Amino acid sequence: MQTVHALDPLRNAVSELRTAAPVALVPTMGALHDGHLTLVREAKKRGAAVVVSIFVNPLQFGANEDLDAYPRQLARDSALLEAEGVDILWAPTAEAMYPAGFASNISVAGVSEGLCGASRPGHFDGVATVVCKLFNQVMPDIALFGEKDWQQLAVIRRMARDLDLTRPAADAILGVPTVREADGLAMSSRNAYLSAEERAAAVSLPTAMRTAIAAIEGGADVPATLAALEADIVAGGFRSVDYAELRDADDLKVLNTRSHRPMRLIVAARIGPARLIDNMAVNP
Ligand SMILES: Nc1ncnc2c1ncn2[C@@H]1O[C@H](COP(=O)(O)OP(=O)(O)OP(=O)(O)O)[C@@H](O)[C@H]1O
Ligand SMILES: CC(C)(CO)[C@@H](O)C(=O)[O-]
Ligand code: BAL
Repeated sequence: MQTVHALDPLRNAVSELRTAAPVALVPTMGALHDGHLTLVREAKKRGAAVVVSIFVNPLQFGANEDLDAYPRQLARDSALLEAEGVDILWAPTAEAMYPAGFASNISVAGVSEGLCGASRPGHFDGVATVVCKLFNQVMPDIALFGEKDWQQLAVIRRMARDLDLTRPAADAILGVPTVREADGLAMSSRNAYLSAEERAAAVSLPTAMRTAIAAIEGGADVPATLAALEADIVAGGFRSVDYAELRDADDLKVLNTRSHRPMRLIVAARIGPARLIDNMAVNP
């Protein structure tokens, strides 16, 4: 595995890779867990050479968020990626990503609004801007993202279509199902913020979501079920719920009644110092 920290060596290394295989990009912010490694394995299953980026992107953090606290473990991450057979680790410095005078911004209307777009103003502009740069830097044939960040995946797909960022194949941006701990909690780098007690309580989030999904699929009133879900999450030990919404799975339109199209239950809630997100399919 080659580790590169500046753009010219990255481009040279990727050009060499491209002669042998299609190139897959897996963007991350590091502090890697099995969710991230599953993205790498899915890329390798498709016969691609794999570029993993690790960059804790300041543009996507709000002023009062956890940019400084976010775990940085490059040596450990690098060993994990090497063991997976990753070809290039792209770990740009902040100066390489945002040179002095950087003044551009990518904003994706519609899908960025509401949900995390409402509770983290500016977040998806930061994500879209850095992911657009990563696509231009690596020019991958495919890119892989986790379904755990469902709204992020929708934002990136919209941006890639609008700005012609990937080859036209519909599957150039692959969404990979959420990898969970044995008790059902979605893996996240932010789970490391939790005390043992908070970690034990955090399982109430996916458990309460499954109860709400069974109710909605069984025909229960949607707003009443979402209100009960919020109450269950707080009763389970969470401090507060940023949102708990039923959305169309593809265009993310708000749903107040069951739809005949695939739906998604999408939630963000706070426990101890962590803000956790999760989402699950709701069948028509
Ligand atoms: N549990 C998971 N299963 C599948 N993919 C995941 C999982 N967790 C993260 N990913 C994906 O890995 C990529 C990088 O995510 P990121 O580095 O933000 O990790 P994270 O664990 O989600 O961290 P956090 O949510 O705490 O920021 C994203 O595409 C994200 O959706
Ligand atoms: C896609 C991403 C790497 C952009 O910084 C980040 O939002 C993440 O880790 O999901
Ligand atoms: N997993 C999305 C990155 C973030 O929370 O900032």
